[in-house]
Amino acid sequence: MSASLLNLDQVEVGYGDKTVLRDLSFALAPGEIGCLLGPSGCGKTTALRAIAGFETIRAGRIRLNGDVIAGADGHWPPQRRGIGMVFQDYALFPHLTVAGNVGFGLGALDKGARAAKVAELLEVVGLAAHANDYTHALSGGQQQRVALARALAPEPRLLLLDEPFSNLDVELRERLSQEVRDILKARGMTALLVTHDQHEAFALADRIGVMDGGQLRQWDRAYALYHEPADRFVADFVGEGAFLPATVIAPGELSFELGQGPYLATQEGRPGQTLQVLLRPDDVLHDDHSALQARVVKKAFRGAQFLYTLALPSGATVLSLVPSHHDHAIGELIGIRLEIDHLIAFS
Ligand SMILES: Nc1ncnc2c1ncn2[C@@H]1O[C@H](COP(=O)(O)OP(=O)(O)OP(=O)(O)O)[C@@H](O)[C@H]1O
Repeated sequence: MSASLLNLDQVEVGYGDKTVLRDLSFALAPGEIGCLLGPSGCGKTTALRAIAGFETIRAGRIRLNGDVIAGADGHWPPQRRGIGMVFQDYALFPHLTVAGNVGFGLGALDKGARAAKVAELLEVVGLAAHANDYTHALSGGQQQRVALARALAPEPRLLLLDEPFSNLDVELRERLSQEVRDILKARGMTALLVTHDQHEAFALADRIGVMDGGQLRQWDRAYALYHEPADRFVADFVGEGAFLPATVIAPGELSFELGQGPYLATQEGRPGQTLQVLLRPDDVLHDDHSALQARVVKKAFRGAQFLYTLALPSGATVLSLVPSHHDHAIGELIGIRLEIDHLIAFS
């Protein structure tokens, strides 16, 4: 495994007598895109500010490219860290053109090199035709791309993005997060995003850290967060799903209303103990030929799919994503079967 470009080791940050981040540890390899995901107030922005150098840390260590930039031995000021930032409100300069904004941090280059760099980046973000426009004349998505180009221009070692899409509508958000990912990947840029929006996190990041109350609950790939959440908070925060009561019938094996099988234990379960097994909507398939039946109690149209809420004979409900040409009425009984790699259960 390659050495990490960014490494946080048991970082603690606070304001006054309040500790806002505790024991924060994670690492990003060169070229990797990470994301801190969590509800409002969990400390995501504080983590970014500590990495950028706007907050001092109370304990732990932050390393960038092997250098200790924050720790017991000192604190590098922001300008020495070589970190680029994209802010939620873009923070563009209204009195400068698009080209002026992108070239703003390139004072060390001569005029020709600066113009070439600006032109290159405007090409990358698809705004070459707008070089001489003022930024207030641009759409939100275009302003966002100017902010990205401006942050990338000085060739930072690391790029931090603080809720960069939150001012955009949902559709644009999804398209732009994919575009931004492509741009960062093409440049081999290491980046850390913070957001409360899991779709953004999934679209952009290679690795995601779910935060709660100033602590990292899990640092993992999106698939693992969704299908192998480390605890109940992560299971609830990421994606949709239902929990069904289950009984441990042998070590590592449990039985519940829809079947039985081995489970990934997040908590040791003694035989006889009751746990809650997690079922995602894509674990529960609609199958006309299945003997197992459930009643449609709710349905939500999602274009290509329906999200059905289905009542089992016990009265417990599960969610099921079904291609939308299977249009069943509320109250109807439909066949279901489970398709699941492994069960996961919590106490
Ligand atoms: N300058 C400050 N002084 C005192 N407390 C602060 C300061 N900045 C943030 N906090 C507190 O620290 C906690 C974490 O805030 P932070 O902004 O890092 O959270 P966040 O996850 O980014 O939330 P949001 O998504 O709402 O911005 C909050 O309780 C907040 O009130």
